[in-house]
This record gives sequence, structure tokens and C-alpha cells, in this order.
Amino acid sequence: EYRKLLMGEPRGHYEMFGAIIVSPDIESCDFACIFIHNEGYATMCGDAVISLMRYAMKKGLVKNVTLPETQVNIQCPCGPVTAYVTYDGQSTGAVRFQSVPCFVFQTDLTLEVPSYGQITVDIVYGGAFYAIVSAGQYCLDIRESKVSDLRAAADATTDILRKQLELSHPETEGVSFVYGTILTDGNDDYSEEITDTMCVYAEKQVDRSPCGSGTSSRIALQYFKNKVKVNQSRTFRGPSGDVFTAKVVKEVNCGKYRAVVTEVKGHGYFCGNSTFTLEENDVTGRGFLLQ
Ligand SMILES: O=C(O)[C@H]1NCC[C@@H]1O
Repeated sequence: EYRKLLMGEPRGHYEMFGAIIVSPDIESCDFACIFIHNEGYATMCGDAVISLMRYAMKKGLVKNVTLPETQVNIQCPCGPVTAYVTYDGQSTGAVRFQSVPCFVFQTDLTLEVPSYGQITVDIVYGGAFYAIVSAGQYCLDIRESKVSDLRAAADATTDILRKQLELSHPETEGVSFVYGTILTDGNDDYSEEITDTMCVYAEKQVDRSPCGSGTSSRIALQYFKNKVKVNQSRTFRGPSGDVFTAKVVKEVNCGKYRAVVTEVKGHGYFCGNSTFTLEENDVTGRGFLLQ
């Protein structure tokens, strides 16, 4: 409804492909943070959670402010997420959030990906379902190859999985679809070195950051493949060079799955603000499509 208000009924592709709703007092949480896509569905967005926290603090929207960290409970499409923002009484800094239960749906699934041949992926839930695969399998290098080539490979993989793989989440409605494919540098063994990641999600969109739910998925997969232990942090770098750190906090269950709560930490920055206005007789303002 909010997206419609901003952009009118969907009539094609809009430059603004999502809206994040910030709403107080939803189902006993402090806020709701919902990434609404142009196609009409809603997903988790860890990037948005990290950004929202600093915004909410600056706007005075958070009720119980504490030092050196303030906790906020956020309702996301995948369920409640707990976030903590560093606060020294004057300014805010890094934000960490603890995920809903993350689990491995299937490991080592081999597919025939058109134009690429046989590719083996892991299917992981970290607030959304992702395929995780090393870029090397497509003879690409996550640092050196063109983004368009990486994106094409990830997208072909998502496409075939959406056709062939039946997913189901044991507890949460509306999340049982392949949201995207995450390409990695394949460096999954524990190390203090940065590991590179590129998440291609929704409809061929490249996350410039390491992706909050994608990072949860990657660290959960590393845990279940015995590469990292509880509380061992790893640093993940996205295509724009920004990093998130992440670790597994504890084991939990999710239906029949062994699952983990993960923690992802990053830093958002203010880059401006704007106010949308839609006057009653403005037809173009409701969106238009040039064909
Ligand atoms: O950080 C995240 O979780 C989001 N980034 C793009 C895809 C996900 O919704």
C-alpha cells in the first residue's frame, strides 16, 4: 500500500525498486522494516536494518536509549530481528543485528545451468533463501571478472533453481522461494582474511554491500560445513568494497532443521533526505512507462 502511494499501480519498471517502511509498535516490536520490491513481494533486508537503526536514533524514534549500545526489536518479513546500535550519548556508530534461525536447506546440489554446464550449489536460508556458489565454478574471478559477467552467471543459476527447486520453510510463510544467488571467492575456511561475496537478488539486482541476509546465510553455511565455530568472526566484502563482520551466536532449531542465530555487523551513513509529493492532479507523478 505504501509503495502504491509513492509510485502508483505497477506499470513497468521503476527506478525506485523498493521502499522500506518504518513503523512503530508492530506485534510487540519497536519497528517494522520491510523491503517491498517492485514486483509486489516483501523480503528481509539486513542492509536496511543497519541503516534504519542510525536513522531511528537520530529522529528520536527509539524509546529506551542506553549506552554504549541501544537495543531495538525489528519486525521483518522473515520474523523478529534484534538490532543493537552503538551510541555514546551523542553519536551513533556501527549496528549489529541477530538473525532469525538460519539453516542449510540442501548442500552440494548439482544443476545443469544453461551456458555454464554443471554447477554445484548450497541452498541456505538466512532470512531469505539463497544459492551459494564459488565464482570459480563459472571460470570467473570475483575480484577480477566484470560485474556483468558475474551477474549473468548468478542470474542463470537463480533462474534454473526457481524452475526446478521446490523450497519450503518449516515455520515462516511467504519466504519459500529462491531470492538470489551469492557468488563467493570460495574462501570458506576460517581465516582473519577478508572473503569476497557478491549477492545477485530479486530480479538481477546486484547488492553493492555484502548483503545482510546473504552474510547470515554464508556464515551459517560455513558453520554447518565445520569451517567456523560459534563466536568466530569473519569479514565479508561486497562489490563496492564495504565490509560486514559476522559470526554464529548459538545453535537453535527451526522445524526439523538444525539452525543457528547469526550476528551481522556493519555501518550505514546518511547521504541525504528527500520528501516525495504527489499532487492530486499530477498524472505523470503516478509513474509512466516509455516503450
Ligand atoms: O541486506 C539484505 O538482506 C538485502 N540486500 C539485498 C538483498 C537483501 O534483501
